[in-house]
Amino acid sequence: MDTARTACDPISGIPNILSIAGSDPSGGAGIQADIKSISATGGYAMAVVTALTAQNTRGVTAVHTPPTDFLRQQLDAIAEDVRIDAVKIGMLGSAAVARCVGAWLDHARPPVVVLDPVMVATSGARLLDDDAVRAVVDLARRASLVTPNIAELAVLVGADPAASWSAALEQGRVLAVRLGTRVLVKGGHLPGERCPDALIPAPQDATGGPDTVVLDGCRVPTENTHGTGCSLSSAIATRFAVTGDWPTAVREAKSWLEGALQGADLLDVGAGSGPVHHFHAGPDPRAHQRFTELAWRDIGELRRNLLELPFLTALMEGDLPATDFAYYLQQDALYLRDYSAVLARAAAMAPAEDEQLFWLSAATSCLQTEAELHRTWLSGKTGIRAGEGDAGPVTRAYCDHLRAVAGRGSYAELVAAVLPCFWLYAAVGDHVQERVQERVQERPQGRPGGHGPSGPHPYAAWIATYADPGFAEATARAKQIADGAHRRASPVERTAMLAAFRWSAAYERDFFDAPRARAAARRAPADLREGAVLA
Ligand SMILES: Nc1ncnc2c1ncn2[C@@H]1O[C@H](COP(=O)(O)OP(=O)(O)OP(=O)(O)O)[C@@H](O)[C@H]1O
Ligand SMILES: Cc1ncc(COP(=O)(O)O)c(N)n1
Repeated sequence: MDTARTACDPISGIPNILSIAGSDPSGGAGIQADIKSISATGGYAMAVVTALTAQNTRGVTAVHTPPTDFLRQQLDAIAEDVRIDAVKIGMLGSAAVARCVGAWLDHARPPVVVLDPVMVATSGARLLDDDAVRAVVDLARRASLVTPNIAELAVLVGADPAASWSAALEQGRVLAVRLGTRVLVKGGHLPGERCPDALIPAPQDATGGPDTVVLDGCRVPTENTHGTGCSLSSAIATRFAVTGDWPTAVREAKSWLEGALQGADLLDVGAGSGPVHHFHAGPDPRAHQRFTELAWRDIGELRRNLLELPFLTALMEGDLPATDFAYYLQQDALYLRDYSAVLARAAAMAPAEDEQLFWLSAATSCLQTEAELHRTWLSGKTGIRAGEGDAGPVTRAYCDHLRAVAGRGSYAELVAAVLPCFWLYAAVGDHVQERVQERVQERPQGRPGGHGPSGPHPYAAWIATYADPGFAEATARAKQIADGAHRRASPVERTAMLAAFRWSAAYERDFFDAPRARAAARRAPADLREGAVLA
């Protein structure tokens, strides 16, 4: 059997794994365990049933084996239609079934076959006829990896069960030579605090090839070990189809199984040896939540702090010092130029044309807004000319953060990083508009826009820009795109999205506070100012 690196779907990275095994209606072993294990470790699970058992966590009461020609029809139906990246074989039950599966393997030639030579259930019930052992040995010669437990290893080499780890390793070596394939020796049934497994190479590999790899593990103190062999072999098949490396596949599968054993006592299934918790690590519950809901809740306190900033209160009251306002606008203009470049990068990374167009148009309107800022606000009114002034520390840090995500992060992360500029700015706009309206109603003669005792509101025209319906629309679309990217993202990416969003939100808040921070720093004694040279 060819065991070179398999090529699972290069786009999704999700391999198609076929389990050929018996059914355990209690769900802990057999195809039910295989489907959970394959799904939990990143594969797409398919299953062909060799035998039906009447079984629970206490034992097996009956076995029904459908005709082998029907088994062959199931196998052919899959092979004729689906790319199979790896096969896992479990309970075969009879010599006829084993021969039928062997003939199909010769015909279909799947790239990887992991054989768990199931003979006896944990409960003690026989799951393989005596005369079937010969047929299973024949089948094992076609496998890429065979994963017997201590008792099965002994049957396959025709010896008594190994009583020690070194005896088990020796039997594993004998079996690898006899079958001409690699063998995983499993220490689960040996006494001791450790639970090692060992990957013994096929004899042809051993000459100048890899040595035996021992994969150590802790013994998890639980009685709920029903289906560990089924789950492990399915996970190995899946991880090999993804990684293309046997030691890596076994290491990853074993580490996942250890978690499943640690989580086993959380389940309440039956009175006997219960199943392991296949989904101890997920599925990621965030997959079912909207990113915008998660992220907005996450920055709840930050949002409250932002809306209470003295800058915004003074802007609404109309007593914001003109120098602070000018500094804010000047920093905004500098920021928008970088932000536009980052949005253009989002357009380049976008997976679909409509998103590409959205980011491109957002990038363009940033540049237009920047130009408008200079034309209408920065020239004349504030005395600051276009291109004048340096980026302050907050602008610099915010832009650095965005550029870093644009350079290193995924599309999903970048979308999360650019979102606060839309969303928090829109939230500030709504807040300012709302408060100003309230004040107009309270003091119709007052500000803004009116001519009260203290004259017209100096920032009325600026405040009016917050009511732009086009910006509200763009914000809604950016949120929708972020939710879509989050749905498609991996768990790791989802975490990165939240972190990127959180950082941008913090910079957004600091951006509105920067004029006050700068003015305070200017008022500080000369020897406390940044960059002061002290004698
Ligand atoms: N209590 C445990 N703690 C940690 N790992 C365990 C424990 N029991 C078994 N394992 C691991 O589970 C895997 C399956 O080993 P085991 O020897 O139990 O196979 P098996 O007998 O074929 O399984 P099954 O119980 O399904 O028949 C191995 O990686 C083994 O090291
Ligand atoms: C259908 C089926 N396949 C395999 C096993 C072995 O699993 P375990 O040894 O954990 O009982 C089983 N009990 N039932």
